[in-house]
Parts: sequence; structure tokens; C-alpha cells
Amino acid sequence: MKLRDVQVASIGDRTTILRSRTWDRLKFEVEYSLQKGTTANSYLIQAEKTALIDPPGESFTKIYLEQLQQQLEFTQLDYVILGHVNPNRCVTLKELLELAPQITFICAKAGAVALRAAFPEKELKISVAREEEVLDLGLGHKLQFIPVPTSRWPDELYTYDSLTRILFSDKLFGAHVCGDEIFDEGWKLLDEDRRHYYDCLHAAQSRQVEIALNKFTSLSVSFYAPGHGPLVRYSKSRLNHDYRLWSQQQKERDLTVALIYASAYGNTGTIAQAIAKGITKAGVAVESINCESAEPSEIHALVEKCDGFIIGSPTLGGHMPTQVQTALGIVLSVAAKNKLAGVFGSYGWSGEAVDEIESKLQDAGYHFGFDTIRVKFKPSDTILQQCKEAGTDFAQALKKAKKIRAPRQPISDSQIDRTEQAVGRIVGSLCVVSAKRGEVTSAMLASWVTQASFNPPGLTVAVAKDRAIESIVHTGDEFVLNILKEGMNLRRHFLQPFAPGEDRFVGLATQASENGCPILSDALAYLECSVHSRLDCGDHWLVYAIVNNGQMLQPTGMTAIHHRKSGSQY
Ligand SMILES: Cc1cc2nc3c(=O)[nH]c(=O)nc-3n(C[C@H](O)[C@H](O)[C@H](O)COP(=O)(O)O)c2cc1C
Repeated sequence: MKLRDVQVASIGDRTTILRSRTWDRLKFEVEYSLQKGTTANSYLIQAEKTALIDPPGESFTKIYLEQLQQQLEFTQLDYVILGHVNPNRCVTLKELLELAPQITFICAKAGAVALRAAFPEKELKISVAREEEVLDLGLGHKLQFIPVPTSRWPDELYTYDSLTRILFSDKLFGAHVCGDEIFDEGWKLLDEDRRHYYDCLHAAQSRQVEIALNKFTSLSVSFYAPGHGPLVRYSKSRLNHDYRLWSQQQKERDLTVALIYASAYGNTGTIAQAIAKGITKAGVAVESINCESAEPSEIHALVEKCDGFIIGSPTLGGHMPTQVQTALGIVLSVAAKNKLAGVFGSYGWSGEAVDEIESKLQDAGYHFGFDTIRVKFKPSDTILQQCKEAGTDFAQALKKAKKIRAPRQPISDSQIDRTEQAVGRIVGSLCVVSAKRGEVTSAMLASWVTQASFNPPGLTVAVAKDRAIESIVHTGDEFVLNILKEGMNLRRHFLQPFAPGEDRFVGLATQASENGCPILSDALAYLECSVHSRLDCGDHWLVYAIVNNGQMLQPTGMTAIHHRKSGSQY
């Protein structure tokens, strides 16, 4: 199998897709954590004028430009339309400009600022896209532009071709999966990837996503052409509906965290995304604000209404950027002292910005929901997992505080729900699920385990959505189910609280299984499993796994069983 290539296909009148494909994980960002590769989709419209939409980032620069050269004469390229501008994409743009210096860039206003900053030495031709304007490429191809600024991409821009009725939707409706299918014929299999993509990229800006969705309701769209993954034709209305539903669900959460950050080169942004994922998976909403593009009044309003806030900043020239300084000033003057705080940031060598934010918040008397996160340059996969867990800890602390603040109801025996008592009579085998994906290892105690099929041999485990291990037991992942022996004390070990990223196997005898996940040597038996699918069950994922291999570790002994008084607890 090729590791990277560019697939080219016609998708409409004079319209070609160039899909830069990788079957490997592209980057260490949470959005790629399902490790199914991705495609960076670029589009070419060749009418009387020629327009290229969204060239990929530097991972594909060379192979992409080679393919593009086979589709056109570079001297004939009139426009390059940018759904958003980032440093990664600018690497490709730089080479493209060498080959086609005549091009005019079309992007949103914030994109124009970013482009000029990326190429200070060049006299770029830039046309700022405005909603009411139409770009006529000739032969019926009239392009309409839809600026949809969000906190993560203040320069986000969609493009609509009124002839083919394709909506080029950049970050909206994508998925990080790689394959040969250009369209979404197999969309039912994409559910988990699409949801993961939404959770990573859009859940923390769901308000803006709703505004974006409303911006093209009046357009008749034949299909959506996103920046990543399959084109959306067969599941167009379903995905639109899902995005609305997921955004609505974010709005209905009881608790909200304000995530306020800036990121010049993307590293602090990557950390922010991991923290946000950890918070949202615990059922708490995140509203993110990019200090560089937000109005002070917007920051003020969010800080006032949020239940907790987290501030992130890079260190540049020994300081935090002025926009972060302004935001910090607003936070210090507006946020009530009982709001939970958090600080994070990427730095190169000295990291003054994070220290300064932390000490100012400390001096002002705020309590912190996690230990301040300092990351040297780019976060690794292990660090991202820690950031996610820190986010989950933060969300759990907020939920706990809310419960404490709620007035206590006097409890009498008669009020204990009889149904709960009855549900509590369901028992399960006490097990430890251990999983490893790349560098990341995790484990959890599980008693909601049961055999689910004979052929293939299969079982289900219910995993609470806010468990650290949840993010590494997706479809296709592997784990070991360690079945505990009655009378052993392993249970107590796994019940203790673990800090984000802490090794959960310290002090325990373990051995590696064939699938790489730790086996507890003191377990009664173990099973090596691969995750077949996951069912969304309220606050838990029901993970169905196929057993590939298993062994008794002790010839005698009974399975430990967990008896409960109530179905409202494990
Ligand atoms: C112009 C410039 C100045 C920097 N100054 C500092 C500094 O004073 N101290 C430090 O620890 N890192 C410094 N760095 C490193 C950045 O903090 C580091 O690259 C960080 O990952 C940037 O985060 P971001 O990608 O979120 O913008 C500097 C980087 C640049 C480009």
C-alpha cells in the first residue's frame, strides 16, 4: 500500500477533485487520533477562468503539485480560493507562487491578514471575499462566497458554485478517513468518524456552527465538498441534521467552560483542542474564544456566564501576546472568585506567559481545576492524552461543585428508588480493561461486562464516556480484558484517583499480550479483544469486542463479582 498519493477525479462540470491521501495518522492532534489516515481535498474548476480551492498542507506539497501540473498549465491558474489560511498550507502556497506568480488569492478578511504576514516579502494579489459578490469564472460557473468566522478559524470561508450546486465547505462536514470512495456511499460506516471529527473540531464552537449552517439554508446544494474525507451526497440531510442536533446538545448542557486562548503557530491551539475534547466528553459544554479575533465585549459576556474558565497562551518574546493580556484583564475584573480556573500554553525555552497567567490568577484567589499545563513546542500524543484527561478532571470538578452547591434533599428509605434497587441486583464479573495505542496506555475497572456472542466469540463492556480509556477503545482498537479473581486486591488499586497521564500499572506485576496491551499477572484469566463497534448509550459507550485469544492464568479460583445496593452506582 502506498503511504501517500493524490487521487484525481471529475466530480461535476469542469470540476475536479484532487484528494491528497495518507493512510497513516497525519499529525499529533486529537482530531487524527482514530488513526484512519485522512484526505486533504482540493478542488479545481476550469472554466474560462481557472480557480483552485484549498491546496493541501506541507505533508503533500510535492506530490500534490506534481499531480496538479498534469491537470493545468500553471500560467493558466487565475485564482486560489482559501477556506482558511494556516502556516502549514502556506508552505504549499509558497511553492505554488513560484510556479504561478500571477495568481490572485481569494480569502476572508482575516485570511488576507494571515497571508500577508506569511509572505511579508511578496506583493500578493489578494481579493477579500464578500458575501454579496459573485466571481464569474465563465461558462456558467458563478462562485458565491460565504464567510463563516469561528473561534478556531476566524477566516473560515465556504464557496458555492451555482452551476454545479456544489458547496465547498472546508472544515464543515469532514471526516478523517482514507479510502478509494470519493463519495459517501458507505456513510453508515462513517458515523463514528464524523462524530469524532465534530467533537474535536466543532463542539467547542457549536454556536458558530449553528450560525454557519443557517447561512446556506436557502441554497440548493447537490453535495457538500469538505476539506477532509468523502464528499457528502447520500447523507447530506442526515449529516446536516446531526450537526444541528450535536450543536443543540452542547447548548443544553448545564455547565459551560470558557476556553480563551491565542496561538501564533498552532501549538497552543492543539493543546486547547485536546482539553476541550476532554471536557465535552464528560458532558460539559465548552465555548472557545480566540483572543486574536474576539471583541472584548464577547470575552466579557462569556466569562460572566461560564462556570469555569481556562486560559491558554504561547510565550513570544518573553511575554503573552497583548490580546491574551487584554483577555486576562477582563477575566480578572469579571470572573467571580468561585469560578474554577485553568492555565495552559506552549513555549520554546522560558515560558513566561503561562507562569504570569498562573500567578495572577493565583494571587486573585482562584482555584485551579488541573495543574498548569506547560508544553515545550509541539505536544506529543502522550501529552495530548494528558491534556484530555486534565480537561475531563476539570469538568468533573465542576460537576462535583455543582452537586455540592445544590440544596440537599432529606433522604428517607422510602425515597430510595425501588427501580434503582432492582437494577442494582444485576451483577457482573469484576475485570480490568487495559488498552494501549501507540505510546498511550490506560486501564479501568469494569464490572458491566458480559458475553455477547458465541460466533465469533464476543463480549460487551460499558465504558463511561468520561473515562480516560474511552479515547483508545474505538472501533478497530485492541484491549485486554483481565478477569479478576475473588479475594485479590487489584480492585482497590484501580479505584484510586489517577493524575492525568499517570501510569496506572505502577507496582503491579504485568506482562505484554500479543496485542501489546498489559496483562495483569495476578488476574484469574485474560482475553485479548478487538473492538468491533460501539453503541452510544447515554452516559456510556457499549463496546462490542471480538475475542481473539485468551488464557487462564490460575487453574483454580472463582471470578470476582461485584454486588451492589443500587443501580445508580457501579
Ligand atoms: C518570535 C518568537 C518569539 C518567541 N519567544 C519565546 C520566548 O521568549 N520564550 C519562550 O519560551 N518561547 C518563545 N518562543 C517559542 C514559542 O513560544 C513556541 O514556538 C510555541 O510553541 C508557540 O506556541 P503557538 O504555536 O501556540 O503560537 C518564541 C517563538 C517565536 C516565533
